[in-house]
Amino acid sequence: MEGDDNLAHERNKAEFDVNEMKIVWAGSRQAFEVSNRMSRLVASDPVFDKSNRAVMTRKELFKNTLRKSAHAWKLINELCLSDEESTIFKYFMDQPGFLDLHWRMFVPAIKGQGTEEQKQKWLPLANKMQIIGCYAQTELGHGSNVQGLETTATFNPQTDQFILHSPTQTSSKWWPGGLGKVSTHAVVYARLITNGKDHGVHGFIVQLRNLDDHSPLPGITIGDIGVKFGNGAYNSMDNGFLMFDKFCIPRDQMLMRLSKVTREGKYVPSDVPRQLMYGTMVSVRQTIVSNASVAMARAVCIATRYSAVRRQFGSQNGGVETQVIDYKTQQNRLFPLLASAYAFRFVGEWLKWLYTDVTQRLEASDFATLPEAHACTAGLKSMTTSATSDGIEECRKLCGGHGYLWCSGLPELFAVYVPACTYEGDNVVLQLQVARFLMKTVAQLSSGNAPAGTTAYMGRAKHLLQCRSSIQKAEDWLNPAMVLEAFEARALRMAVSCANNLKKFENQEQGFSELLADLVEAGIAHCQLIVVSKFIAKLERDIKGKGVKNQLKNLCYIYALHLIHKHLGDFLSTNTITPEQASLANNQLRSLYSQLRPNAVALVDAFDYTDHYLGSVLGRYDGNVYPKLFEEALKDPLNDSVVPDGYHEYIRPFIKQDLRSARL
Ligand SMILES: CCCCCCCC/C=C\CCCC(=O)SCCNC(=O)CCNC(=O)[C@H](O)C(C)(C)COP(=O)(O)OP(=O)(O)OC[C@H]1O[C@@H](n2cnc3c(N)ncnc32)[C@H](O)[C@@H]1OP(=O)(O)O
Ligand SMILES: Cc1cc2nc3c(=O)[nH]c(=O)nc-3n(C[C@H](O)[C@H](O)[C@H](O)COP(=O)(O)OP(=O)(O)OC[C@H]3O[C@@H](n4cnc5c(N)ncnc54)[C@H](O)[C@@H]3O)c2cc1C
Repeated sequence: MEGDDNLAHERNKAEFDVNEMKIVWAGSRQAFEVSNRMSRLVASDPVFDKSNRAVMTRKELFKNTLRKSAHAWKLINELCLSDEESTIFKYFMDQPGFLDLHWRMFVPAIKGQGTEEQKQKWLPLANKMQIIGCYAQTELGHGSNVQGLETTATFNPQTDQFILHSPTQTSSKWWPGGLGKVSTHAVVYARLITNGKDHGVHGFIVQLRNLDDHSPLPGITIGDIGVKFGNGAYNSMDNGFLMFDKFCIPRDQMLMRLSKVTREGKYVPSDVPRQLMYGTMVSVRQTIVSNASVAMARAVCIATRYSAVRRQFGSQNGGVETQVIDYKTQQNRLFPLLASAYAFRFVGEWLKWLYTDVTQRLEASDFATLPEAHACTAGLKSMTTSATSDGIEECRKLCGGHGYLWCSGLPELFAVYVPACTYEGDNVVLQLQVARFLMKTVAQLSSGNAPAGTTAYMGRAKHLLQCRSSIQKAEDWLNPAMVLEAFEARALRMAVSCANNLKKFENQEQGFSELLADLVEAGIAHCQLIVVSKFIAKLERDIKGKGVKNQLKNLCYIYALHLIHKHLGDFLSTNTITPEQASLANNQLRSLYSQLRPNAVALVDAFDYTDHYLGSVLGRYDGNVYPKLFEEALKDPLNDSVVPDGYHEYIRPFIKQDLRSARL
């Protein structure tokens, strides 16, 4: 069977309405229409071609990214795209570049931390891209520890200015995207000093480059930090370094929505939580969770289609071989990733709601849900990006040798994606924030304050600490209440175990340091519970389309049961389930794989990705893999000539020597 016949056959087997599933995946019919239109707009424009990124030099890649960004901006204006449309349009461009940081961090930082006057002055310029900005927080010596930043901003009452200075090499800003070569401005985080007193880290709007000739302003040293992991990949981004040598900015360029410095140099501290200064990070962490589902879906789409096209073994007398997707081992590795893509999509939708809700509350000076919003965005960012990075690499292996080819799309996807485990907060550091939140919640359980939101289950501690799972047969693992109870009991017991161990230390901070590894595990268990519970909640909604809900149910339970299988140690050691119940979960998982199998290709078609966005010969919609692999190989610059450059200098001398010795 040819590749295209394989996939056509697979599509015919689907037991659900793919078009309705596309709408569920997109979130609404309107969101689907926008996404579908934007992805095709990008795919049909030759400027957004991605085919030769691997063989470009860094300079070519960078210039090509500038060209794409300028073209995108022109189209966005000419076509009058809305904010939603242009965000999705840029996403499908699939080209990391300065636009990401300008729109996702620089503009939001001013919106969130600027006063009304500051917003009126800077946002029109930024919105028209008359200035281009980045987010300059991380330093050579300090990234995770924001309170440890060293750059200083000292107020000079004589001139009504702040003097920005990098006192040490480790205080150089290092990593900000868009800083190295493009940005004219930055939101810079520095220690505020007035009257000799250090008030901690605050944000400042700083012009970096001359708007006429783009040269750095006097007192500023700036450049790119060098080549990063992988061919192409994130190397289109100019992550930069920046040093200040007593560089002066006017007082009104300190972002003063929260705390202020008066003309006289008096510091007026914020009357709201100082953590609001971290708001831009919270907003980006929230979007990173939805992006995780997109990256996971992209890798899974490639691996699923290819697994249906690829055949190995199983033929007798020269007959047709087995599609590798039919091997239970392939299903056991692939289907949980497919389920994860859907699970992250739905938890991403919920997190967007939570973020919108907390933003509205903050505007009304209600700060009660801020710790929960921080814990959820930090924890889910950490958990979903770690799972997605691992998932992309697993998809590469699922595609065998061809997965290692650049044209499979998977190596570059991995190289672009994997820094998500580090940027916007290292995943371990962020998970420890969740653990702190959980320890506080456990400590307050005896006070009579009922925990709310995602920790509401802890309010049922008495039951959850004692209950025994009532699972008796494999089908019970499809009972939402029983599955939820297992995840709640495991998460609570892990958190309580950490809290009990902490009590054994006189010094709580020292105890926390000793127990870091267990605390991270407790944080992950809590986050996995959130994802499972939001997937189950999704199933309770009105879901249209023939067979759609049934597929989502299968995916939901595959997601939950594969986690039980993967983290069996947690579930057994906390006595949440017995080994027999674990074995029943495994039986149910195998049965779910069989039910999912005929729908697998249609479930990845529901992502509605264009071949342009996938960027993969193995994941092509038509399944025409082998001829296209040849085409790609023949395009390689090494195949421009039959005899390679260097033959006469470095190959022929060996062969001539062999001939001489053969004659002797
Ligand atoms: C095509 C793909 C598109 C992808 C989209 C992305 C595009 C851009 C891509 C890349 C951009 C990358 C940009 C960056 O990386 S910017 C730099 C990011 N840096 C970080 O994330 C640093 C991480 N560190 C921190 O956030 C903090 O230092 C900390 C680890 C959270 C600790 O904070 P702090 O030192 O203040 O300390 P405490 O631990 O003492 O906490 C004090 C209390 O504050 C609470 N807290 C902390 N943070 C927050 C927050 N954000 N909101 C609310 N509350 C917060 C904390 O829980 C403590 O509370 P408590 O009640 O316990 O006192
Ligand atoms: C591609 C990319 C783009 C970026 N873009 C930007 C940007 O636009 N703007 C910007 O300001 N920054 C940016 N960054 C920087 C990024 O935010 C930091 O790298 C990130 O916050 C991690 O900090 P770090 O590098 O200091 O890691 P470190 O904190 O040095 O981490 C090193 C190791 O130490 C461990 N560790 C650290 N602290 C603890 C702890 N308390 N407990 C246990 N373990 C710990 C970590 O888990 C990790 O294993 C970018 C980074 C990358 C890779």
